[in-house]
Amino acid sequence: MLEVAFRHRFQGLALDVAFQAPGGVTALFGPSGCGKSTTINAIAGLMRPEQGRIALDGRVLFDGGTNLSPQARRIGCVFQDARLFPHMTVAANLRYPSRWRRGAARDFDRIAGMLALEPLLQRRPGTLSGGERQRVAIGRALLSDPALLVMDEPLAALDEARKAEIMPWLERLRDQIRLPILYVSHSVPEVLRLATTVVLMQQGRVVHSGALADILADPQLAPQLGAREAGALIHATVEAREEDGMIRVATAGGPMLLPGMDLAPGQVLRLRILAHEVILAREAPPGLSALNVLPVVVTRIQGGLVQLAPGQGATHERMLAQVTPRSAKALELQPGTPCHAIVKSVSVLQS
Ligand SMILES: Nc1ncnc2c1ncn2[C@@H]1O[C@H](COP(=O)(O)OP(=O)(O)OP(=O)(O)O)[C@@H](O)[C@H]1O
Repeated sequence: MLEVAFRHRFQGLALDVAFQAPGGVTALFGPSGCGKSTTINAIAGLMRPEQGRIALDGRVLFDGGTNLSPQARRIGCVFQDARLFPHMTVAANLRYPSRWRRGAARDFDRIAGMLALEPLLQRRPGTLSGGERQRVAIGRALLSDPALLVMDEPLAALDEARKAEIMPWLERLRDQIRLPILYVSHSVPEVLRLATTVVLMQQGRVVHSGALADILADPQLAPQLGAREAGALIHATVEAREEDGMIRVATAGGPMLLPGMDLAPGQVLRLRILAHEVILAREAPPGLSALNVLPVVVTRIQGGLVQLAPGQGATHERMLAQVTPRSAKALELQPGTPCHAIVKSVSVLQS
């Protein structure tokens, strides 16, 4: 667990940042200039805040009396530009952190293997593609034997093809290494794909932090991730393949059908259902081409977004539907109203 609380004043911006990051990937998200990089730098020991306390797994990194050096903090950093040493081979870059962390060298083969770096070991950074350079930077950060990995816009300098190439490696870090990751990004698709926790920042302050799924299904907070992104992230378990090839999954709202994919029974999925892909009806609609109609109960209504609990409401999962004020009035929607959510499309994220 990373605990962060600090204040710092720059000309033009007073930062007052406080949040906690549990395990998994915590995304720091907010508009340009809100203080994300400054926060990362304070955590990594690259700048000294005027006051505060920063602790990692109960170990104080910074407070009134302590200010550990960046090396002593056990934080691996990956920045937008890979910041590799150009005169050293990839292998020498990767071995660099073992100069100050003796335990690091023994993981060399495992991490080089995991990031598929073996074919690059004798090359110099100048001869690598942007994506390869970032993979080396990730490997080097991991070989410093970190207790936390901090990534500041690690994909921002890459084109779409290179981003797509790196993304599965980041998912692997999250799922296999189980190292907590603090991830700064402007990109909503990256946050949706990687984050488990989101810290929303604005003008030097944390306006909210919590589970990604809760933020996406919160009518007040979801628009901060972008109006088109509001919607649910609900869990589903694969049950069976139907005769026509469709996949039947179980959700808190009952069974749903997904287009045929290579999925095994028992596999847990995250389903993304965007608010503008959901239509509400008070009665179960007959003769409809949509495959997925779920019973739901209205839990909140705010700013054209209706929050819904799937099923009879006895679940903590939430969905959102985009509804015009006129429709909300015509349907007489209010908290507790049972209705039916007609889901026009669903996308499947990895579990
Ligand atoms: N060393 C510094 N001296 C003075 N002002 C600074 C310094 N570092 C950052 N700032 C100011 O603090 C504010 C926050 O900067 P920061 O780089 O942390 O924002 P950010 O959220 O990471 O932005 P971006 O997404 O554009 O990278 C900015 O207004 C910046 O000008």
